[in-house]
Amino acid sequence: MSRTGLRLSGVACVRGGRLLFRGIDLAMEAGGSALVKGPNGIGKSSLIRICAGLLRASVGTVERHGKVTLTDERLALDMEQPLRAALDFWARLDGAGPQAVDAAMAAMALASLAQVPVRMLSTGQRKRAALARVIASGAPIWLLDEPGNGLDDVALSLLGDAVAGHLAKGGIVVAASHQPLPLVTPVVMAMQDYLPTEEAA
Ligand SMILES: Nc1ncnc2c1ncn2[C@@H]1O[C@H](COP(=O)(O)OP(=O)(O)OP(=O)(O)O)[C@@H](O)[C@H]1O
Repeated sequence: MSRTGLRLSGVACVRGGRLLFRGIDLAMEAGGSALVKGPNGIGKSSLIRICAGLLRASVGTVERHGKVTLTDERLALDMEQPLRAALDFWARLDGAGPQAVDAAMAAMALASLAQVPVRMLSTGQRKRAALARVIASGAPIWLLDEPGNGLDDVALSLLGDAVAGHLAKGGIVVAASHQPLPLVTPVVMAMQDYLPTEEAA
């Protein structure tokens, strides 16, 4: 992960003809984490998608060094497959081996659910499964959109441990959340600070 990096310079985002935010600078290197905060609809998910390369910045530049993995409200796991098989599918695409899936399932306390079809998992179990997919991917840059949604306190603590472990190995984490998350000393970006001038408080 020696060259891992994520750098946003002067990023602005227009959606539906409306300027959501502007002037975002973010320079993350190995071991760096950022928490993007703000109320519903302010543009957190849009920023995460810009970081992922799924949405173009209207102004500014985005540089990524290292593979990116993203989790958001979409589960991205085959509902008909048992959990283990669904995670193995993604791990193969990501070039990760079965040991990475073992470790990710253990990290999210999912081992006992390995043979349960994804469609039968509870809301929190699905969220843990989505996070296990991220962990198993081996990608150095984790983009987590509302990773705490649906998680109980124990699962939130597992998320915090997984993020801390990833950062300790030289990964990068950018998480967007409307709720506090147990992330290790993140850079905190309040989206209210990047509103267009006429909307700023
Ligand atoms: N495809 C789209 N076309 C036009 N406008 C969009 C599109 N997607 C999102 N928006 C608008 O962009 C704004 C920001 O949406 P975004 O999902 O980034 O906010 P958010 O801060 O993540 O919200 P939440 O906390 O509710 O998830 C919203 O006003 C939303 O309606």
